[in-house]
Amino acid sequence: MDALLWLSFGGPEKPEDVRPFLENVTRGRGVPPERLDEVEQHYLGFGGVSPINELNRAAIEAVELELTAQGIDLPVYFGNRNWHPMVEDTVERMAADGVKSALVFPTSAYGGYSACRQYDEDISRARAAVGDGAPDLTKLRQFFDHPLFVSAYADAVRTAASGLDDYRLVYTAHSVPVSADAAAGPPSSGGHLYSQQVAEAARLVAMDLGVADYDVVWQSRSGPPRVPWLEPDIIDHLEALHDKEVPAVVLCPVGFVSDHLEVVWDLDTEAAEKAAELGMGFARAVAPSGDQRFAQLVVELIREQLASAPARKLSAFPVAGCTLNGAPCAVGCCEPAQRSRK
Ligand SMILES: CC1=C(CCC(=O)O)c2cc3nc(cc4[nH]c(cc5[nH]c(cc1n2)c(C)c5CCC(=O)O)c(CCC(=O)O)c4C)C(CCC(=O)O)=C3C
Ligand SMILES: [Fe+2]
Repeated sequence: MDALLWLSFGGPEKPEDVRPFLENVTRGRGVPPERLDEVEQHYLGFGGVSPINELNRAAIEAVELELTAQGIDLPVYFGNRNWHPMVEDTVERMAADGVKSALVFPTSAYGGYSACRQYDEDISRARAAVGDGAPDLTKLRQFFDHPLFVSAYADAVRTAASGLDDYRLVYTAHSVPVSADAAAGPPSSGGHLYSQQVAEAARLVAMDLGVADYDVVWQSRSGPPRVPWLEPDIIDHLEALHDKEVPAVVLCPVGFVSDHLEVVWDLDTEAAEKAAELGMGFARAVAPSGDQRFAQLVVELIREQLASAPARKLSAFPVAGCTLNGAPCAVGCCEPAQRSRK
């Protein structure tokens, strides 16, 4: 292996980037323009800057230090699906630098179309764009059940909850169309891999915390209103908890690895405002991308792959997501949702 490619979602870094970024994200996906207008305002409310690129750069720096500390000589490249540095340009640069084969770390812990297979598509597209001489790219496995991911989130919940004595623990992950979740996983498995893995990560973090009761809900719903997405939404859920006289919530965005814009908007802004309006206490666990354990996790996944070592994991879910050159895990695995044409 000659390198590591850090493959992420990407986000705008100035106001003029926002609209073209959103067009990239939603091209061909049937997201209504009204939804885009709304999301554009979320980004512009933060000066048109998503925190995601900066968070990725910081996490990459930590991984570079960890690689050096562990005596592994692997340059790290950074490329995104939706914004600069675009993965096509990065893979081009890797080829020009003489990289013949590289590992790929996708900044998503889960299976499913948006969380796994779409990163495979990014890898295929980037290799095709480069053509002859494109490096072989091996994607690292899903890590939602890795002990370092779980313990980083558990400590983040402890820290967030430290000022509250009676609270409900509520996990969130990005909603997806119900049809996409139904198609998540190998066709023989019965689907729902994404929502099942989110539920499992939530259970593992709760076990670490010694918390018996908690909820798993969804955030950042997109798409046309008539298409069903995973529910309940976090905002509706806060109302339901308020009706049950829950005094405070601690939100844990277990579906994500970093505090990017969907976290700072949907949770720290919208959900926090809703909680204030309901008179509920509110805290949010920090996502793990800045935790030293996250850098260690990435290097562990690299070592595991290089040594063909057994996966260190806390769940009984089969290891998945590790494929070559953008191949899906299995034929028909994690197919995208059917898009409405109009
Ligand atoms: C499962 C999942 C993850 C977790 C896995 C992973 O982390 O990869 C994730 C992450 C993210 N999603 C993000 C942003 C957006 N997602 C959108 C739209 C969508 N997401 C979807 C799913 C997911 N998304 C889906 C099914 C759509 C509908 C369009 C389609 O069918 O593909 C839209 C369009 C506008 C809208 O919200 O309607 C935006 C702007 C950002 C970056 C935030 C920043 O800039 O900091 C991140 C990390
Ligand atoms: Fe998204």
